[in-house]
Amino acid sequence: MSECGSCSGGNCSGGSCQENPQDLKIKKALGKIKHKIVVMSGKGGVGKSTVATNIAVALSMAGMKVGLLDVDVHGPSVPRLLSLQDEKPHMERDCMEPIAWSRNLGVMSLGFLLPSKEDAVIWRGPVKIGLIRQFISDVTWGDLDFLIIDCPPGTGDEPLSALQELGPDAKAVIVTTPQGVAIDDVRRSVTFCNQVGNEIFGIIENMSGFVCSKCGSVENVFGVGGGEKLAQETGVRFLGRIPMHADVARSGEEGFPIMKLGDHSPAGEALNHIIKPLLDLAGRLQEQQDTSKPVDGALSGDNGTTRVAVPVAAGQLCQHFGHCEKFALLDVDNATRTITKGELLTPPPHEPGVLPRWLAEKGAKLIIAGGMGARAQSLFTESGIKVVVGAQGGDPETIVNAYLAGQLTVGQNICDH
Ligand SMILES: Nc1ncnc2c1ncn2[C@@H]1O[C@H](COP(=O)(O)OP(=O)(O)OP(=O)(O)O)[C@@H](O)[C@H]1O
Repeated sequence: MSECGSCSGGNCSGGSCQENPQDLKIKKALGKIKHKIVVMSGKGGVGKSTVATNIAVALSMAGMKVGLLDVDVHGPSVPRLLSLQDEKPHMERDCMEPIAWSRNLGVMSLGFLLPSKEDAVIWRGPVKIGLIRQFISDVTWGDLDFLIIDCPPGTGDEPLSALQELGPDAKAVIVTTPQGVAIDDVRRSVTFCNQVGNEIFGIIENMSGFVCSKCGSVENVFGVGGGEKLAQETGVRFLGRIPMHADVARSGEEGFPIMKLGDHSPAGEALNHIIKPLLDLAGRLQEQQDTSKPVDGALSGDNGTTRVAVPVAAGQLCQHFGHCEKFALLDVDNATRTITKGELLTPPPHEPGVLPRWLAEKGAKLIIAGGMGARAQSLFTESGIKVVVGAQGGDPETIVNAYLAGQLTVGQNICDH
């Protein structure tokens, strides 16, 4: 029996408690990760890996630093979903680097470590738990906003040990399909999380209505609304539904993320909606929409100058940035905080993603807008352009001067798509 009453699983000698070195490494690694999200499902094949992977990509595209950990030991599918199946992580003596899918997204999966795709893993619980611990302690995740963990289906060793290792602040996202058999299994996942003591961040209903890729009509193959009903019944947030669509299946087969299908594709729109509460959790959107105090007036341009963009219609701030006639581009001297130059440019026709790219090419580092959707904000952030939304009106110079004086107060972001 342990000599030290406060020690659980550590090594005790002479009454002094020495924590297991791996526990210490895990604690240190987790200390650098702000939000841990375990994606699970009661049932297999409901699209959990698809959802986990695409949430991770969407968050990373929104400017978040994200790690994606695939702990589905028996069927690691994340490498394939992101076309990373031929990658091998760089290893040092006792650490391993995640595979970089992008600057903001690092990925780790047992799939990277198996000698061949045909290799089957026949491991019992303790070995699987050891692997999950190692994936936390030995992978050099660094500072992350989110670690997204894709678990195998059910309520077995992997989700249990993932939640236990990540600690009580790890949150679960449960994926289901709408039909009754899946819902019954998901109910078990809800009970499981409640028993383990981890918060359920939300439920996602996947394959919710089949969207015909030719005519766009929707057929409710598995019914619709089962996930939302369960969320209501169990008092859990309903994060949204992703339709069943041939493009989603194709994205999985061909190894590209759903966001590549575009903001206005049914699945892209669904995903944007789903990540909003996660972005809120990270404080990003809240910070941008805090109406209680003036925005900070920070300047981020290099070489002593920051180029600020303001959408304009009839010489005044245009509330709907996607429909503005012109963009005012004002150069600000970082040291004197004064406007040194200004020009009015006509933007290219509004298509998803075009304006952030165009403004980045024009050298903008900050956009001050009235209303702007979450996805557009994400694209600006990803292009290295800081976003301030909720500006109230006035001509561009007055708005920028108010910002520079730390006196720009913002109201509601009226655009919510
Ligand atoms: N909304 C969707 N529309 C069309 N196909 C989808 C959708 N979501 C997932 N799929 C497809 O369903 C299949 C199963 O998805 P996925 O591997 O993500 O499920 P899973 O729940 O992680 O499976 P497992 O139980 O094996 O871990 C894949 O072929 C995927 O491309």
